[in-house]
Amino acid sequence: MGSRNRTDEIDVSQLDERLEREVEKAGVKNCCKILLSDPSELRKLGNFTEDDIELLKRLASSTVLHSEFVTANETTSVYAARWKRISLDCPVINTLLGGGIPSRGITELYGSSGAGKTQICLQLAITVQYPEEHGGLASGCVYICTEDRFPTKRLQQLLPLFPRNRIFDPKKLEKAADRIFVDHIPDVESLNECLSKRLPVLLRNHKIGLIILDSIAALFRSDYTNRQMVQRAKDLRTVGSLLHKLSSTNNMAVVCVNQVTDSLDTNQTLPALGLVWANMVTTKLQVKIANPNGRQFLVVSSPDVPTGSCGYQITQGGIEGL
Ligand SMILES: Nc1ncnc2c1ncn2[C@@H]1O[C@H](COP(=O)(O)OP(=O)(O)OP(=O)(O)O)[C@@H](O)[C@H]1O
Repeated sequence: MGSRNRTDEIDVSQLDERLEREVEKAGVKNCCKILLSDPSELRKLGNFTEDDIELLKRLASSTVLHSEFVTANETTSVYAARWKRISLDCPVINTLLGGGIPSRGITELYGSSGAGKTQICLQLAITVQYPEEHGGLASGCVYICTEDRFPTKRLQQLLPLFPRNRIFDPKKLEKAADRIFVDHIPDVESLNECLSKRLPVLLRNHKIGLIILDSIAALFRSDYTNRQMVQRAKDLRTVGSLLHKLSSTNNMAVVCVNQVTDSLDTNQTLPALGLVWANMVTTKLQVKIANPNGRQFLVVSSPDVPTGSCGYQITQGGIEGL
């Protein structure tokens, strides 16, 4: 590969005078911004026609790619700024996760009862509020409970203990509980309504970096009979698509807690809800009680982090990798 002469901005002199003026006025010269924005977003910024947008995208892509080879790492670096991670304020688990929970797609957290799924979610509901330089998104969290009531007492117990090691002024987390928006959802229909109607309104008024659904299995395991499996598959796909859309349009993380099911054929412990749901998940994490004294946190699959595991314990102060 020869030397690179890449620029982050399009060369506006290649556009006609009118479009050049519009681009200058709208301030959209950054290639990443042009490529990652959808046409409706660009139209909001300036007086662009469909042809203008097509032209701008072509110019941006040829500026970024030139005619040279581009490595996979370089391509993903375009997205790196957009796909962030939420730290768990635990160096061991953060290392395993490549920095934390990705703000991209659906992260499934599955494990048996008592393994610590809710404890991890509570911790994330706090750490997402950390400033970006300390691994958070400086944003609030939406916590959707489907089974048990929201564990307010446990949250109040954890809050004064964060940030760990006082890595920044704890005063910044003084109102953390107010930035956790809790909803209790009894059935699939209410979940759809929450995701498609209520949440978008909330997102317009509050900066939200994380949606937690605790748990997806509770709704889909109980609401359907064996004869309604086709409908269940359709409903799962609808919920999965809504969550993906929320994640990508708002650049936020989605964590879905799932229960487990034991496969008699393979003697394996698998996440509940079968293949339809499994195909909608981006990152799979498992927590398990390995023996009476030991718990294990596993990255089962991820698009950008190797599989791996570590031990962890649950203390008064939350989850800690070992
Ligand atoms: N204050 C605390 N100090 C130490 N450990 C605690 C504390 N609170 C909870 N735990 C541990 O967390 C475990 C429960 O974790 P959690 O509620 O997250 O499980 P879960 O995986 O969500 O289970 P379920 O699927 O039944 O909801 C308890 O078994 C207990 O060991």
